[in-house]
Amino acid sequence: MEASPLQSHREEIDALDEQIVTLLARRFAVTREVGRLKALHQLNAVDAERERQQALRYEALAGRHGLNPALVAQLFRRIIDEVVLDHRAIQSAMDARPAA
Ligand SMILES: C=C(O[C@@H]1C=C(C(=O)O)C=C[C@H]1O)C(=O)O
Repeated sequence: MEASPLQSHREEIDALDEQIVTLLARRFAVTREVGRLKALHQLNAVDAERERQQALRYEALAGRHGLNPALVAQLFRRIIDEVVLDHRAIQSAMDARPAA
């Protein structure tokens, strides 16, 4: 049977999706480390100033790569919200541990 004309593109899309997920997992591994440090030093889970700087950077990156800035902003908003939840969970887990 003749291969679909879409086949090779779809294989490339699948490979790119895997890279995106791999990078996302690496990002969460780093932010989890930040979460542990924040809990240790009793810092707030949210850093609004850092997020403001990142939002400007995401907009510039979207423009540079010809992407819709609203889409890029939304994707990162969702990711950062999840990171903040993760940081709060790490903080609660540390607070619940009996003092050594
Ligand atoms: C990872 C951090 O914690 C939060 C999550 C951020 C992120 O996922 O990039 C950015 C700012 C913080 O609100 C941080 O402060 O660097």
